[in-house]
Amino acid sequence: PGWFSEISPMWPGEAHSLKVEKILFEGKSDYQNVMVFQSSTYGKVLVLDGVIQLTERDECAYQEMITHLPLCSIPNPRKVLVIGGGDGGVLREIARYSSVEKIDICEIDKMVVEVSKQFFPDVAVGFEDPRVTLNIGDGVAFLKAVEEGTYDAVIVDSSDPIGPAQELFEKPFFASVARALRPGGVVCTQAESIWLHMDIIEGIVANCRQVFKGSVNYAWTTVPTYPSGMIGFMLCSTEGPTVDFKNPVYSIDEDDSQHSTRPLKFYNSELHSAAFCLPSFAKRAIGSK
Ligand SMILES: NCCCN[C@H]1CC[C@H](NCCCN)CC1
Repeated sequence: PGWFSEISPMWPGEAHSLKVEKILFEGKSDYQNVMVFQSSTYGKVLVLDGVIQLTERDECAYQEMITHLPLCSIPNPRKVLVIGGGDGGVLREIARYSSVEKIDICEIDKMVVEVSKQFFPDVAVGFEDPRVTLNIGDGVAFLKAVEEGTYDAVIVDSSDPIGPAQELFEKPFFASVARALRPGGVVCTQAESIWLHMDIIEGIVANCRQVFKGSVNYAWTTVPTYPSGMIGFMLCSTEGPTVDFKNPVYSIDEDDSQHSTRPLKFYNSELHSAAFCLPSFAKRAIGSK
Protein backbone atom coordinates (compact mmCIF):
# COMPACT_ATOMS: atom_id res chain seq x y z
CA PRO A 1 0.00 0.00 0.00
CA GLY A 2 2.11 2.88 -1.27
CA TRP A 3 5.48 3.27 -3.00
CA PHE A 4 9.12 2.48 -2.17
CA SER A 5 11.55 5.10 -3.55
CA GLU A 6 15.27 4.36 -3.72
CA ILE A 7 16.62 7.71 -2.53
CA SER A 8 20.39 7.86 -1.94
CA PRO A 9 23.26 10.39 -1.89
CA MET A 10 24.93 7.98 -4.35
CA TRP A 11 22.44 9.09 -7.03
CA PRO A 12 21.40 12.63 -6.04
CA GLY A 13 18.30 14.21 -7.56
CA GLU A 14 16.77 10.96 -8.82
CA ALA A 15 14.95 7.96 -7.35
CA HIS A 16 13.48 4.83 -8.88
CA SER A 17 10.17 3.83 -7.28
CA LEU A 18 8.29 0.53 -7.04
CA LYS A 19 4.66 0.09 -5.98
CA VAL A 20 4.49 -1.85 -2.71
CA GLU A 21 1.83 -4.51 -2.09
CA LYS A 22 3.14 -5.71 1.29
CA ILE A 23 6.25 -5.44 3.45
CA LEU A 24 7.36 -9.03 4.16
CA PHE A 25 10.44 -8.52 6.39
CA GLU A 26 12.26 -5.71 8.16
CA GLY A 27 15.40 -6.30 10.24
CA LYS A 28 18.75 -4.92 11.27
CA SER A 29 21.82 -7.11 10.94
CA ASP A 30 25.26 -6.43 12.39
CA TYR A 31 26.01 -4.47 9.19
CA GLN A 32 22.88 -3.00 7.61
CA ASN A 33 19.13 -2.65 7.54
CA VAL A 34 17.48 -5.52 5.64
CA MET A 35 14.02 -5.28 4.08
CA VAL A 36 11.92 -7.47 1.76
CA PHE A 37 8.69 -6.33 0.15
CA GLN A 38 6.23 -7.70 -2.37
CA SER A 39 6.09 -5.26 -5.28
CA SER A 40 3.12 -4.97 -7.66
CA THR A 41 5.03 -5.71 -10.86
CA TYR A 42 8.60 -6.90 -10.06
CA GLY A 43 7.90 -9.75 -7.64
CA LYS A 44 9.64 -9.73 -4.26
CA VAL A 45 12.37 -7.11 -3.70
CA LEU A 46 15.46 -7.25 -1.44
CA VAL A 47 16.61 -3.88 -0.02
CA LEU A 48 19.78 -3.21 2.03
CA ASP A 49 20.11 0.19 3.72
CA GLY A 50 17.46 1.56 1.39
CA VAL A 51 19.23 0.33 -1.78
CA ILE A 52 17.55 -2.22 -4.10
CA GLN A 53 19.76 -5.35 -4.34
CA LEU A 54 17.53 -7.54 -6.50
CA THR A 55 13.96 -8.15 -7.64
CA GLU A 56 12.56 -11.51 -8.72
CA ARG A 57 11.67 -10.14 -12.15
CA ASP A 58 15.06 -8.74 -13.29
CA GLU A 59 17.73 -10.38 -11.08
CA CYS A 60 18.51 -12.74 -13.96
CA ALA A 61 20.10 -9.88 -15.92
CA TYR A 62 22.63 -9.15 -13.19
CA GLN A 63 23.32 -12.67 -11.85
CA GLU A 64 23.69 -14.26 -15.31
CA MET A 65 25.93 -11.53 -16.73
CA ILE A 66 28.23 -11.17 -13.69
CA THR A 67 28.77 -14.95 -13.75
CA HIS A 68 28.89 -15.93 -17.43
CA LEU A 69 30.97 -12.99 -18.69
CA PRO A 70 34.02 -14.30 -16.72
CA LEU A 71 33.29 -18.05 -16.76
CA CYS A 72 32.61 -18.27 -20.52
CA SER A 73 35.89 -16.40 -21.18
CA ILE A 74 38.15 -19.20 -19.89
CA PRO A 75 38.22 -22.94 -20.72
CA ASN A 76 37.03 -25.34 -17.99
CA PRO A 77 36.87 -23.22 -14.80
CA ARG A 78 37.44 -25.55 -11.82
CA LYS A 79 37.75 -23.46 -8.65
CA VAL A 80 35.60 -20.33 -8.27
CA LEU A 81 35.35 -17.82 -5.39
CA VAL A 82 32.42 -15.46 -4.79
CA ILE A 83 32.93 -12.41 -2.56
CA GLY A 84 29.55 -11.09 -1.42
CA GLY A 85 26.65 -12.66 -3.31
CA GLY A 86 24.87 -13.73 -0.12
CA ASP A 87 21.53 -14.01 -1.93
CA GLY A 88 22.87 -17.11 -3.73
CA GLY A 89 22.02 -16.03 -7.30
CA VAL A 90 25.63 -16.11 -8.54
CA LEU A 91 26.06 -19.58 -6.98
CA ARG A 92 23.01 -20.74 -8.94
CA GLU A 93 24.64 -19.59 -12.16
CA ILE A 94 28.10 -21.05 -11.38
CA ALA A 95 26.45 -24.43 -10.70
CA ARG A 96 25.66 -24.71 -14.43
CA TYR A 97 29.34 -25.52 -15.21
CA SER A 98 30.13 -29.25 -15.01
CA SER A 99 33.85 -28.37 -15.09
CA VAL A 100 33.57 -26.56 -11.72
CA GLU A 101 34.72 -28.72 -8.78
CA LYS A 102 34.75 -26.19 -5.94
CA ILE A 103 32.73 -23.03 -5.21
CA ASP A 104 33.78 -20.94 -2.20
CA ILE A 105 31.65 -17.96 -1.12
CA CYS A 106 32.47 -15.32 1.50
CA GLU A 107 29.50 -13.18 2.53
CA ILE A 108 29.83 -10.76 5.45
CA ASP A 109 26.16 -10.64 6.51
CA LYS A 110 24.48 -13.92 7.44
CA MET A 111 21.09 -12.20 7.60
CA VAL A 112 21.25 -11.73 3.80
CA VAL A 113 21.71 -15.50 3.38
CA GLU A 114 18.87 -16.33 5.78
CA VAL A 115 16.46 -13.79 4.29
CA SER A 116 17.24 -14.94 0.74
CA LYS A 117 16.59 -18.59 1.66
CA GLN A 118 13.28 -17.61 3.26
CA PHE A 119 11.90 -15.19 0.65
CA PHE A 120 13.85 -15.87 -2.59
CA PRO A 121 14.08 -19.67 -2.89
CA ASP A 122 14.68 -19.53 -6.66
CA VAL A 123 17.73 -17.34 -6.01
CA ALA A 124 19.02 -19.06 -2.83
CA VAL A 125 18.78 -22.44 -4.60
CA GLY A 126 22.49 -21.83 -5.39
CA PHE A 127 23.40 -22.76 -1.79
CA GLU A 128 22.07 -26.30 -2.33
CA ASP A 129 24.88 -27.28 -4.72
CA PRO A 130 27.22 -29.75 -2.93
CA ARG A 131 30.28 -27.97 -4.37
CA VAL A 132 29.47 -24.81 -2.37
CA THR A 133 31.29 -23.88 0.86
CA LEU A 134 29.76 -20.86 2.64
CA ASN A 135 32.01 -18.64 4.77
CA ILE A 136 30.38 -15.86 6.77
CA GLY A 137 32.99 -13.12 7.12
CA ASP A 138 34.87 -10.20 5.58
CA GLY A 139 36.04 -10.89 2.03
CA VAL A 140 39.19 -8.80 2.60
CA ALA A 141 40.28 -11.06 5.48
CA PHE A 142 39.21 -14.20 3.63
CA LEU A 143 41.40 -13.38 0.63
CA LYS A 144 44.44 -12.67 2.83
CA ALA A 145 44.23 -16.27 4.08
CA VAL A 146 43.87 -17.77 0.59
CA GLU A 147 46.90 -19.56 -0.90
CA GLU A 148 48.42 -17.85 -3.94
CA GLY A 149 47.07 -18.98 -7.31
CA THR A 150 44.14 -20.95 -5.87
CA TYR A 151 41.24 -19.86 -8.09
CA ASP A 152 40.46 -19.87 -11.81
CA ALA A 153 37.84 -17.15 -11.28
CA VAL A 154 36.73 -14.70 -8.60
CA ILE A 155 33.34 -12.94 -8.76
CA VAL A 156 32.88 -9.87 -6.55
CA ASP A 157 29.13 -9.50 -6.20
CA SER A 158 29.12 -6.52 -3.88
CA SER A 159 26.74 -3.78 -2.88
CA ASP A 160 27.88 -0.18 -3.41
CA PRO A 161 31.00 1.65 -2.11
CA ILE A 162 29.02 3.36 0.67
CA GLY A 163 28.57 0.80 3.46
CA PRO A 164 30.02 -2.66 4.19
CA ALA A 165 31.35 -3.10 0.63
CA GLN A 166 33.54 0.05 0.61
CA GLU A 167 36.84 -1.86 0.89
CA LEU A 168 35.93 -4.03 -2.12
CA PHE A 169 36.47 -1.05 -4.40
CA GLU A 170 40.00 -0.23 -3.21
CA LYS A 171 43.41 -1.20 -4.60
CA PRO A 172 44.64 -3.48 -1.77
CA PHE A 173 41.58 -5.66 -2.28
CA PHE A 174 42.19 -5.92 -6.03
CA ALA A 175 45.80 -6.91 -5.28
CA SER A 176 44.63 -9.67 -2.95
CA VAL A 177 42.26 -10.94 -5.67
CA ALA A 178 45.11 -10.99 -8.22
CA ARG A 179 47.24 -13.01 -5.75
CA ALA A 180 44.44 -15.55 -5.23
CA LEU A 181 44.06 -16.12 -8.99
CA ARG A 182 46.14 -18.54 -11.09
CA PRO A 183 48.06 -17.13 -14.09
CA GLY A 184 45.42 -16.22 -16.69
CA GLY A 185 42.72 -16.36 -14.01
CA VAL A 186 39.79 -13.94 -14.24
CA VAL A 187 37.89 -11.62 -11.93
CA CYS A 188 34.51 -9.95 -12.50
CA THR A 189 33.41 -7.21 -10.13
CA GLN A 190 30.25 -5.14 -9.79
CA ALA A 191 31.43 -1.82 -11.25
CA GLU A 192 28.61 0.71 -11.01
CA SER A 193 26.96 2.82 -13.70
CA ILE A 194 28.61 5.00 -16.36
CA TRP A 195 25.65 7.40 -15.99
CA LEU A 196 26.10 7.86 -12.24
CA HIS A 197 29.65 6.99 -11.21
CA MET A 198 32.10 7.69 -14.04
CA ASP A 199 34.58 9.01 -11.45
CA ILE A 200 34.41 5.84 -9.35
CA ILE A 201 34.75 3.73 -12.50
CA GLU A 202 37.81 5.66 -13.67
CA GLY A 203 39.41 5.00 -10.28
CA ILE A 204 38.57 1.30 -10.44
CA VAL A 205 39.96 1.02 -14.00
CA ALA A 206 43.19 2.79 -13.02
CA ASN A 207 43.65 0.47 -10.01
CA CYS A 208 42.84 -2.62 -12.09
CA ARG A 209 45.31 -1.61 -14.82
CA GLN A 210 48.05 -1.44 -12.16
CA VAL A 211 47.12 -4.71 -10.50
CA PHE A 212 45.96 -7.00 -13.34
CA LYS A 213 48.65 -7.48 -15.97
CA GLY A 214 46.44 -9.38 -18.41
CA SER A 215 43.44 -7.59 -19.89
CA VAL A 216 41.15 -5.03 -18.20
CA ASN A 217 37.68 -4.41 -19.69
CA TYR A 218 34.44 -2.75 -18.64
CA ALA A 219 31.18 -4.42 -19.67
CA TRP A 220 27.58 -3.57 -18.85
CA THR A 221 24.01 -4.82 -18.76
CA THR A 222 20.56 -3.35 -18.30
CA VAL A 223 18.83 -3.87 -14.97
CA PRO A 224 15.54 -1.91 -14.91
CA THR A 225 15.46 -1.66 -11.10
CA TYR A 226 19.01 -0.35 -10.61
CA PRO A 227 19.44 3.44 -10.75
CA SER A 228 20.04 4.61 -14.36
CA GLY A 229 18.70 1.22 -15.50
CA MET A 230 22.14 -0.28 -16.01
CA ILE A 231 25.09 -1.69 -14.09
CA GLY A 232 28.67 -2.35 -15.16
CA PHE A 233 31.31 -4.97 -14.51
CA MET A 234 35.11 -4.95 -14.50
CA LEU A 235 36.50 -8.01 -16.28
CA CYS A 236 40.22 -8.49 -15.58
CA SER A 237 42.74 -11.27 -16.06
CA THR A 238 46.13 -11.87 -14.44
CA GLU A 239 49.37 -12.26 -16.41
CA GLY A 240 49.48 -15.65 -18.13
CA PRO A 241 47.39 -17.33 -20.84
CA THR A 242 45.72 -14.49 -22.77
CA VAL A 243 42.02 -13.95 -22.08
CA ASP A 244 39.97 -12.25 -24.78
CA PHE A 245 36.82 -11.36 -22.83
CA LYS A 246 35.02 -10.11 -25.95
CA ASN A 247 35.06 -13.52 -27.64
CA PRO A 248 33.78 -16.26 -25.29
CA VAL A 249 35.54 -19.62 -25.54
CA TYR A 250 32.52 -21.50 -24.15
CA SER A 251 28.84 -21.22 -25.08
CA ILE A 252 26.85 -22.07 -22.01
CA ASP A 253 23.67 -20.96 -23.78
CA GLU A 254 24.08 -23.66 -26.44
CA ASP A 255 25.23 -26.42 -24.11
CA ASP A 256 21.88 -28.12 -23.53
CA SER A 257 23.31 -30.33 -20.81
CA GLN A 258 23.23 -27.19 -18.66
CA HIS A 259 19.55 -26.60 -19.35
CA SER A 260 18.40 -29.71 -17.52
CA THR A 261 17.41 -27.50 -14.60
CA ARG A 262 16.44 -24.06 -15.84
CA PRO A 263 17.20 -22.29 -19.15
CA LEU A 264 19.08 -18.96 -19.15
CA LYS A 265 16.67 -16.00 -19.15
CA PHE A 266 19.10 -13.27 -20.15
CA TYR A 267 22.72 -14.13 -21.05
CA ASN A 268 23.71 -15.50 -24.47
CA SER A 269 26.95 -15.52 -26.49
CA GLU A 270 26.00 -12.57 -28.72
CA LEU A 271 25.08 -10.46 -25.72
CA HIS A 272 28.41 -11.48 -24.13
CA SER A 273 30.37 -9.78 -26.93
CA ALA A 274 27.96 -6.83 -27.17
CA ALA A 275 28.31 -6.12 -23.42
CA PHE A 276 31.80 -4.71 -24.02
CA CYS A 277 30.58 -2.12 -26.57
CA LEU A 278 30.46 1.26 -24.84
CA PRO A 279 28.93 4.68 -25.58
CA SER A 280 31.52 7.18 -26.79
CA PHE A 281 31.68 9.22 -23.56
CA ALA A 282 32.46 5.99 -21.66
CA LYS A 283 35.01 4.79 -24.22
CA ARG A 284 36.88 8.09 -23.88
CA ALA A 285 36.83 7.94 -20.08
CA ILE A 286 37.60 4.23 -19.74
CA GLY A 287 39.53 3.46 -22.91
CA SER A 288 40.26 -0.18 -23.59
CA LYS A 289 43.55 -1.99 -23.89
N1 LIG B 1 23.42 -10.49 -6.15
C1 LIG B 1 22.83 -9.19 -6.25
C2 LIG B 1 23.64 -8.17 -5.47
C3 LIG B 1 23.43 -6.81 -6.09
N2 LIG B 1 24.64 -6.05 -6.13
C4 LIG B 1 24.50 -4.62 -6.13
C5 LIG B 1 23.27 -4.15 -5.43
C6 LIG B 1 23.23 -2.63 -5.38
C7 LIG B 1 23.27 -2.05 -6.77
N3 LIG B 1 23.21 -0.62 -6.70
C8 LIG B 1 23.31 0.08 -7.97
C9 LIG B 1 23.79 1.49 -7.74
C10 LIG B 1 23.93 2.26 -9.03
N4 LIG B 1 24.91 1.70 -9.90
C11 LIG B 1 24.48 -2.53 -7.52
C12 LIG B 1 24.54 -4.05 -7.54
